[in-house]
Amino acid sequence: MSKITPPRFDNPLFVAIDTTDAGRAAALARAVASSAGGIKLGLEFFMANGAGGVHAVRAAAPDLPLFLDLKFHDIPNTVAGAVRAVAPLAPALLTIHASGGPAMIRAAREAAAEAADRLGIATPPAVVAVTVLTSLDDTDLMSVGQRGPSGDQVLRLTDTALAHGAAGVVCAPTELVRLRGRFGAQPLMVVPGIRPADAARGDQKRVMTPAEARSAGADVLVVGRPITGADDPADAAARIAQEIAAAELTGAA
Ligand SMILES: O=C(O)c1cc(=O)[nH]c(=O)n1[C@@H]1O[C@H](COP(=O)(O)O)[C@@H](O)[C@H]1O
Repeated sequence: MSKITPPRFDNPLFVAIDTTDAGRAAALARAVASSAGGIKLGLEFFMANGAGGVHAVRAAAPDLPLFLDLKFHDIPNTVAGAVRAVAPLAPALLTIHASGGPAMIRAAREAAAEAADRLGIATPPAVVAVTVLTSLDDTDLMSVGQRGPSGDQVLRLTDTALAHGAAGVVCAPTELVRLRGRFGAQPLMVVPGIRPADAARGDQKRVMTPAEARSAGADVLVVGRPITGADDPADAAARIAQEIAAAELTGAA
Protein backbone atom coordinates (compact mmCIF):
# COMPACT_ATOMS: atom_id res chain seq x y z
CA MET A 1 0.00 0.00 0.00
CA SER A 2 1.57 3.31 -1.08
CA LYS A 3 2.21 6.04 1.47
CA ILE A 4 -0.46 8.70 1.79
CA THR A 5 0.00 12.40 2.23
CA PRO A 6 -2.87 13.38 4.52
CA PRO A 7 -4.62 16.71 3.98
CA ARG A 8 -3.64 19.58 6.27
CA PHE A 9 -6.05 22.21 7.52
CA ASP A 10 -4.96 25.75 8.39
CA ASN A 11 -7.79 25.98 10.88
CA PRO A 12 -8.15 22.72 12.84
CA LEU A 13 -11.60 23.44 14.33
CA PHE A 14 -14.27 21.20 12.78
CA VAL A 15 -17.78 21.74 14.11
CA ALA A 16 -19.87 18.58 14.53
CA ILE A 17 -23.40 19.45 13.48
CA ASP A 18 -25.47 16.65 14.96
CA THR A 19 -29.15 17.26 14.33
CA THR A 20 -31.90 15.81 12.14
CA ASP A 21 -33.10 19.32 11.26
CA ALA A 22 -31.53 20.37 7.94
CA GLY A 23 -32.58 24.01 8.36
CA ARG A 24 -30.99 24.21 11.78
CA ALA A 25 -27.85 22.51 10.46
CA ALA A 26 -27.53 25.07 7.66
CA ALA A 27 -28.08 27.93 10.11
CA LEU A 28 -25.38 26.51 12.42
CA ALA A 29 -22.96 26.11 9.50
CA ARG A 30 -23.56 29.74 8.51
CA ALA A 31 -23.14 30.93 12.11
CA VAL A 32 -19.76 29.25 12.64
CA ALA A 33 -18.38 29.68 9.11
CA SER A 34 -16.04 32.54 9.95
CA SER A 35 -14.42 30.71 12.90
CA ALA A 36 -14.47 27.07 11.80
CA GLY A 37 -11.98 25.21 9.62
CA GLY A 38 -14.55 22.61 8.57
CA ILE A 39 -17.97 21.09 9.15
CA LYS A 40 -18.61 17.55 10.29
CA LEU A 41 -21.87 15.83 9.38
CA GLY A 42 -22.51 12.43 10.90
CA LEU A 43 -24.99 9.61 11.25
CA GLU A 44 -27.80 11.59 12.86
CA PHE A 45 -27.85 14.19 10.10
CA PHE A 46 -27.21 11.80 7.21
CA MET A 47 -29.85 9.24 8.23
CA ALA A 48 -32.47 12.00 8.32
CA ASN A 49 -31.42 14.07 5.33
CA GLY A 50 -29.17 12.02 3.05
CA ALA A 51 -27.05 13.50 0.29
CA GLY A 52 -29.53 16.31 -0.42
CA GLY A 53 -29.16 17.56 3.14
CA VAL A 54 -25.39 17.51 2.83
CA HIS A 55 -25.59 19.71 -0.28
CA ALA A 56 -27.83 22.17 1.59
CA VAL A 57 -25.41 22.51 4.50
CA ARG A 58 -22.46 22.91 2.17
CA ALA A 59 -24.25 25.70 0.36
CA ALA A 60 -24.51 27.51 3.70
CA ALA A 61 -20.74 27.37 4.26
CA PRO A 62 -19.30 26.78 0.78
CA ASP A 63 -15.68 27.48 1.66
CA LEU A 64 -15.44 24.92 4.45
CA PRO A 65 -14.20 21.37 3.88
CA LEU A 66 -16.65 18.59 4.70
CA PHE A 67 -15.93 15.79 7.14
CA LEU A 68 -18.47 13.04 6.46
CA ASP A 69 -18.48 10.88 9.56
CA LEU A 70 -20.51 7.75 8.81
CA LYS A 71 -18.13 5.32 10.55
CA PHE A 72 -18.43 2.49 8.05
CA HIS A 73 -17.94 -1.00 9.52
CA ASP A 74 -18.92 -3.98 7.36
CA ILE A 75 -17.40 -6.54 5.02
CA PRO A 76 -14.89 -5.03 2.58
CA ASN A 77 -17.18 -5.25 -0.46
CA THR A 78 -20.02 -3.43 1.32
CA VAL A 79 -17.75 -0.72 2.72
CA ALA A 80 -16.18 -0.17 -0.71
CA GLY A 81 -19.68 0.26 -2.17
CA ALA A 82 -20.66 2.71 0.56
CA VAL A 83 -17.51 4.77 -0.01
CA ARG A 84 -18.23 4.88 -3.74
CA ALA A 85 -21.83 5.92 -3.02
CA VAL A 86 -20.81 8.98 -0.98
CA ALA A 87 -17.76 9.93 -3.08
CA PRO A 88 -19.76 12.40 -5.25
CA LEU A 89 -20.21 14.51 -2.09
CA ALA A 90 -16.44 15.07 -2.24
CA PRO A 91 -15.80 14.99 1.49
CA ALA A 92 -12.29 15.92 2.59
CA LEU A 93 -12.50 13.30 5.34
CA LEU A 94 -14.46 10.07 5.63
CA THR A 95 -14.56 7.68 8.62
CA ILE A 96 -14.45 3.90 8.92
CA HIS A 97 -13.94 1.77 12.05
CA ALA A 98 -10.38 0.46 12.35
CA SER A 99 -11.76 -2.70 13.99
CA GLY A 100 -13.26 -3.64 10.59
CA GLY A 101 -9.80 -5.03 9.89
CA PRO A 102 -7.05 -4.82 7.27
CA ALA A 103 -9.04 -5.87 4.17
CA MET A 104 -11.87 -3.47 4.99
CA ILE A 105 -9.47 -0.58 5.54
CA ARG A 106 -7.72 -1.29 2.22
CA ALA A 107 -11.06 -1.60 0.42
CA ALA A 108 -12.19 1.80 1.73
CA ARG A 109 -8.96 3.50 0.71
CA GLU A 110 -8.97 1.92 -2.77
CA ALA A 111 -12.64 2.73 -3.37
CA ALA A 112 -12.06 6.36 -2.35
CA ALA A 113 -9.14 6.70 -4.77
CA GLU A 114 -10.93 4.96 -7.66
CA ALA A 115 -14.15 6.92 -7.21
CA ALA A 116 -12.35 10.27 -7.03
CA ASP A 117 -10.46 9.39 -10.19
CA ARG A 118 -13.64 8.36 -12.00
CA LEU A 119 -15.49 11.50 -10.89
CA GLY A 120 -12.61 13.86 -11.65
CA ILE A 121 -12.26 14.89 -8.00
CA ALA A 122 -8.68 16.13 -7.59
CA THR A 123 -8.22 15.07 -3.96
CA PRO A 124 -9.77 11.75 -2.90
CA PRO A 125 -11.43 11.72 0.52
CA ALA A 126 -8.90 10.96 3.23
CA VAL A 127 -10.05 7.77 4.95
CA VAL A 128 -9.57 8.05 8.70
CA ALA A 129 -10.08 5.12 11.03
CA VAL A 130 -11.93 5.40 14.32
CA THR A 131 -9.94 3.57 17.02
CA VAL A 132 -11.67 3.45 20.42
CA LEU A 133 -14.69 5.71 20.73
CA THR A 134 -14.14 8.60 23.13
CA SER A 135 -17.31 7.60 24.97
CA LEU A 136 -15.64 4.37 26.17
CA ASP A 137 -13.39 3.90 29.18
CA ASP A 138 -11.29 0.88 30.11
CA THR A 139 -14.19 -0.90 31.79
CA ASP A 140 -16.43 -0.43 28.75
CA LEU A 141 -13.71 -1.75 26.50
CA MET A 142 -13.28 -4.93 28.52
CA SER A 143 -17.05 -5.45 28.59
CA VAL A 144 -17.04 -5.79 24.79
CA GLY A 145 -14.11 -8.20 24.85
CA GLN A 146 -11.39 -5.78 23.74
CA ARG A 147 -8.02 -5.76 25.46
CA GLY A 148 -7.37 -2.56 27.45
CA PRO A 149 -6.23 -0.25 28.70
CA SER A 150 -7.79 1.95 26.03
CA GLY A 151 -4.48 3.67 25.20
CA ASP A 152 -2.93 0.30 24.28
CA GLN A 153 -5.90 -0.68 22.13
CA VAL A 154 -5.78 2.69 20.35
CA LEU A 155 -2.10 2.08 19.60
CA ARG A 156 -2.75 -1.39 18.16
CA LEU A 157 -5.65 -0.20 16.01
CA THR A 158 -3.65 2.79 14.78
CA ASP A 159 -0.83 0.48 13.77
CA THR A 160 -3.25 -1.64 11.73
CA ALA A 161 -5.07 1.35 10.23
CA LEU A 162 -1.92 3.09 9.03
CA ALA A 163 -0.35 -0.13 7.73
CA HIS A 164 -3.38 -0.73 5.52
CA GLY A 165 -3.84 2.67 3.96
CA ALA A 166 -5.73 4.95 6.36
CA ALA A 167 -4.57 8.57 6.16
CA GLY A 168 -4.96 8.87 9.90
CA VAL A 169 -7.06 7.95 12.89
CA VAL A 170 -9.75 9.28 15.17
CA CYS A 171 -8.59 9.03 18.77
CA ALA A 172 -9.11 10.71 22.13
CA PRO A 173 -6.94 13.70 23.02
CA THR A 174 -5.53 11.75 25.95
CA GLU A 175 -3.78 9.36 23.52
CA LEU A 176 -2.16 11.96 21.29
CA VAL A 177 1.26 12.29 22.87
CA ARG A 178 1.78 8.53 22.84
CA LEU A 179 0.57 8.19 19.23
CA ARG A 180 2.76 11.04 17.99
CA GLY A 181 5.73 9.49 19.80
CA ARG A 182 5.14 6.19 18.04
CA PHE A 183 3.87 7.26 14.58
CA GLY A 184 5.41 10.72 14.13
CA ALA A 185 3.96 13.89 12.64
CA GLN A 186 2.65 12.48 9.35
CA PRO A 187 -0.62 10.64 10.17
CA LEU A 188 -3.70 12.82 10.48
CA MET A 189 -4.93 12.83 14.09
CA VAL A 190 -8.62 13.67 14.28
CA VAL A 191 -9.71 14.31 17.83
CA PRO A 192 -13.20 14.51 19.38
CA GLY A 193 -13.74 14.46 23.15
CA ILE A 194 -12.92 18.17 23.25
CA ARG A 195 -14.37 20.10 26.15
CA PRO A 196 -13.62 23.71 27.13
CA ALA A 197 -12.86 23.92 30.85
CA ASP A 198 -16.39 25.06 31.75
CA ALA A 199 -18.31 22.69 29.42
CA ALA A 200 -20.33 19.60 30.37
CA ARG A 201 -18.73 16.29 29.42
CA GLY A 202 -22.00 14.63 28.45
CA ASP A 203 -21.28 11.10 27.25
CA GLN A 204 -17.59 11.79 26.51
CA LYS A 205 -15.17 10.00 28.83
CA ARG A 206 -11.63 10.61 27.50
CA VAL A 207 -11.51 14.41 27.16
CA MET A 208 -9.22 17.45 27.11
CA THR A 209 -9.65 21.18 26.53
CA PRO A 210 -9.14 22.62 23.01
CA ALA A 211 -5.79 24.14 24.00
CA GLU A 212 -4.54 20.90 25.59
CA ALA A 213 -5.57 18.82 22.57
CA ARG A 214 -3.91 21.16 20.08
CA SER A 215 -0.71 21.31 22.13
CA ALA A 216 -0.69 17.51 22.32
CA GLY A 217 -0.70 17.25 18.51
CA ALA A 218 -4.29 17.21 17.20
CA ASP A 219 -4.62 18.10 13.50
CA VAL A 220 -8.41 18.28 13.58
CA LEU A 221 -10.39 19.14 16.71
CA VAL A 222 -13.99 17.93 16.47
CA VAL A 223 -16.31 20.00 18.65
CA GLY A 224 -20.06 19.57 18.73
CA ARG A 225 -22.29 20.36 21.69
CA PRO A 226 -20.05 22.98 23.32
CA ILE A 227 -20.77 25.01 20.16
CA THR A 228 -24.10 23.77 18.82
CA GLY A 229 -25.69 23.70 22.29
CA ALA A 230 -24.48 27.19 23.25
CA ASP A 231 -26.87 30.14 23.43
CA ASP A 232 -24.67 31.85 20.83
CA PRO A 233 -22.96 29.19 18.66
CA ALA A 234 -21.03 31.80 16.64
CA ASP A 235 -19.53 33.24 19.81
CA ALA A 236 -18.77 29.79 21.25
CA ALA A 237 -16.98 28.77 18.04
CA ALA A 238 -15.00 32.02 17.97
CA ARG A 239 -13.87 31.52 21.58
CA ILE A 240 -12.73 27.96 20.93
CA ALA A 241 -10.92 29.03 17.75
CA GLN A 242 -9.14 31.72 19.80
CA GLU A 243 -8.19 29.20 22.48
CA ILE A 244 -6.68 26.91 19.82
CA ALA A 245 -4.79 29.77 18.18
CA ALA A 246 -3.42 30.88 21.55
CA ALA A 247 -2.23 27.31 22.23
CA GLU A 248 -0.40 27.32 18.89
CA LEU A 249 1.32 30.60 19.71
CA THR A 250 2.37 29.25 23.10
CA GLY A 251 3.59 26.03 21.49
CA ALA A 252 5.59 27.97 18.88
CA ALA A 253 7.21 30.29 21.45
O1 LIG B 1 -15.71 9.86 14.58
C1 LIG B 1 -16.00 10.80 15.32
O2 LIG B 1 -16.03 11.96 14.91
C2 LIG B 1 -16.17 10.52 16.75
C3 LIG B 1 -15.40 9.49 17.27
C4 LIG B 1 -15.31 9.31 18.66
O3 LIG B 1 -14.58 8.45 19.16
N1 LIG B 1 -16.03 10.14 19.46
C5 LIG B 1 -16.84 11.12 18.97
O4 LIG B 1 -17.44 11.86 19.77
N2 LIG B 1 -16.96 11.28 17.60
C6 LIG B 1 -17.89 12.29 17.06
O5 LIG B 1 -17.45 13.59 17.47
C7 LIG B 1 -18.57 14.42 17.79
C8 LIG B 1 -18.40 14.91 19.21
O6 LIG B 1 -19.46 15.75 19.53
P1 LIG B 1 -19.57 16.47 20.96
O7 LIG B 1 -19.39 15.42 22.02
O8 LIG B 1 -20.95 17.05 20.95
O9 LIG B 1 -18.47 17.49 21.00
C9 LIG B 1 -19.82 13.61 17.56
O10 LIG B 1 -20.33 13.96 16.28
C10 LIG B 1 -19.34 12.16 17.54
O11 LIG B 1 -20.08 11.36 16.64
